[in-house]
Amino acid sequence: MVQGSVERMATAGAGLDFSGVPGVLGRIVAERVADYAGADTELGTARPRQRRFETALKVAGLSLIAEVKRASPSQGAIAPLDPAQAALAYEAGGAAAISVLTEPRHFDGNPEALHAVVAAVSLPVLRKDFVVHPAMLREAADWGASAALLMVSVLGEAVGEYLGMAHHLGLDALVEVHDERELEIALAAGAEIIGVNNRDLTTLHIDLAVSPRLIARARAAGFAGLLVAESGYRTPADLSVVRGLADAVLVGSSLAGSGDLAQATRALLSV
Ligand SMILES: O=P(O)(O)OC[C@@H](O)[C@@H](O)c1c[nH]c2ccccc12
Repeated sequence: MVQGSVERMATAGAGLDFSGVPGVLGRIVAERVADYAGADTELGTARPRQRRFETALKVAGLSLIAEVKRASPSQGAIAPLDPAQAALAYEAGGAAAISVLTEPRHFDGNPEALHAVVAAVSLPVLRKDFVVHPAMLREAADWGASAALLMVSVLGEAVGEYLGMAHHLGLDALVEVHDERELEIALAAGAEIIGVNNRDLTTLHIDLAVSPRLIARARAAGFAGLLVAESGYRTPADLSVVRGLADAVLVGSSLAGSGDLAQATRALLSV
């Protein structure tokens, strides 16, 4: 990507209109837009793509992205986790990568949690936030994340520009979809890693049938990248439904609230 075009993308990406995003998601997005209003869109020179997150998920079998999640809009407080300790426990339990929420108001996340996790574990780390401004990607790269979440429900067609910016910064992107229309947008944008969220973030309702359905559809459409099933998984039986279909699963609440995170991770992954 030539420098000029990625900088144009960053400028355009900072000026998107998110007022049409509905429900709980819309409220969180509006807060993040206000948080980053006027932030610097400068991405700087291209950073080498390490593909650490992608590589970690690409192993045989179903790999686990374990999430450091202290609270959520659906559950309220989950557990007062120490992010570094939690991530070390997930690593010991067999996780392939760590996701860290950095959204402060609804998920009790913060930048320090990401810093601490990156410093503590050798696994690649995903910045999990509601990315609405190029500065959030620059931060993710500066803080040592290997990947960032890009939500099609938030970014719409602009997800392609954000993908370009993430790659410019050396980050992998987990491009999240929840329905057929969003999947089409992710595929057209050239996503390499697609996450299918079982949770509708506008209503917080979970349907574990969403991931198998959209993963099968992505494969049928010829998608050769990685597919991640997200949200609502609690038991090995839950995971058996996406084994052989998904490359990875993203699990937060059930592990974070378990008390013994390493043991819960091992138990979840046992077949
Ligand atoms: O806690 P759960 O049900 O295991 O879900 C984890 C993860 O999928 C969820 O936290 C999530 C998926 N996409 C998101 C987007 C923003 C915030 C959070 C999320």
